[in-house]
Amino acid sequence: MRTDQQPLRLSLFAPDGRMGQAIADAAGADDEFEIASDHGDVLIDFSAPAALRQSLDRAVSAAVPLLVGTTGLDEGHHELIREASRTIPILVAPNTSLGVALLADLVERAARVLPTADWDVEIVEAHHRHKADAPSGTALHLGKSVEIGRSMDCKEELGRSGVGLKREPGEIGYAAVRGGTVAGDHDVMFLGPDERLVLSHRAESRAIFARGALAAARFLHGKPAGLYSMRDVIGG
Ligand SMILES: NC(=O)C1=CN([C@@H]2O[C@H](COP(=O)(O)OP(=O)(O)OC[C@H]3O[C@@H](n4cnc5c(N)ncnc54)[C@H](OP(=O)(O)O)[C@@H]3O)[C@@H](O)[C@H]2O)C=CC1
Ligand SMILES: O=C(O)C1=N[C@H](C(=O)O)C[C@H](O)C1
Repeated sequence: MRTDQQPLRLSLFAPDGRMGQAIADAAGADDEFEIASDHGDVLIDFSAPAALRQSLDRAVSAAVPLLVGTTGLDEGHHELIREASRTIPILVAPNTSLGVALLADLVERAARVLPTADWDVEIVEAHHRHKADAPSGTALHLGKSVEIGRSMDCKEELGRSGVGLKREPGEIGYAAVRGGTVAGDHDVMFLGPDERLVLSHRAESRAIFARGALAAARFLHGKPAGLYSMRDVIGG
């Protein structure tokens, strides 16, 4: 229970979605949180890119913090988020699990240490059959961690097919597998001369994203306007 004894009231933008339901279940099992039927203290959006403008408008007009877990966002969406973050606190997380937040740090460090000329990076992800976007938001986020570690922009190779595909140093290859009920697998492969380093995360259920979303909401409550990430939640 929080020190002021008041549960944090969460408003779910898409309560009927898979993640909306997982977050409601996690909040129901934790007396620090309750689901609000009105505006709540924090708005949580796990929905679809087409809905982002609506969730931003709702959060800005109610002057409440917003957690954006939706993936498949483009540069236009990120510009809208940056604009709204001048007014309210917004945390954008393509993956709210604590394990992936740490994985991004580890990937950044590996990319900093392993020379780009010798070590190729491939990111492989697997998800359930209902997933709408590919590569996953997490895979793209981990690719950004590689770029930060290497201090350079890297060409994206989004699925190879055909001939004449010899690899260029510095590019990042992405491969997406879809099927069944896979909650979310991510492998970041550093492929070097005579050795391989593979940094992996396995989501065993959506509950990990839901618990991470609660941690992110708790973090956001009371923060000044600005743009935040899961790195701020885990600290370090
Ligand atoms: N950050 C993270 O850790 C995670 C992120 N995700 C991401 O969260 C998002 C949702 O995933 P998931 O819950 O599995 O998807 P679902 O398809 O189960 O749920 C999406 C929900 O959003 C609603 N929605 C879709 N479009 C709109 C719209 N234009 N306006 C209002 N509501 C809308 C849907 O309502 P309706 O059915 O009526 O259209 C539905 O309730 C995806 O982008 C996914 O990649 C998923 C898991 C973890
Ligand atoms: O749609 C999903 O399910 C997931 N989406 C996120 C993503 O695109 O990375 C996070 C998680 O892997 C599950």
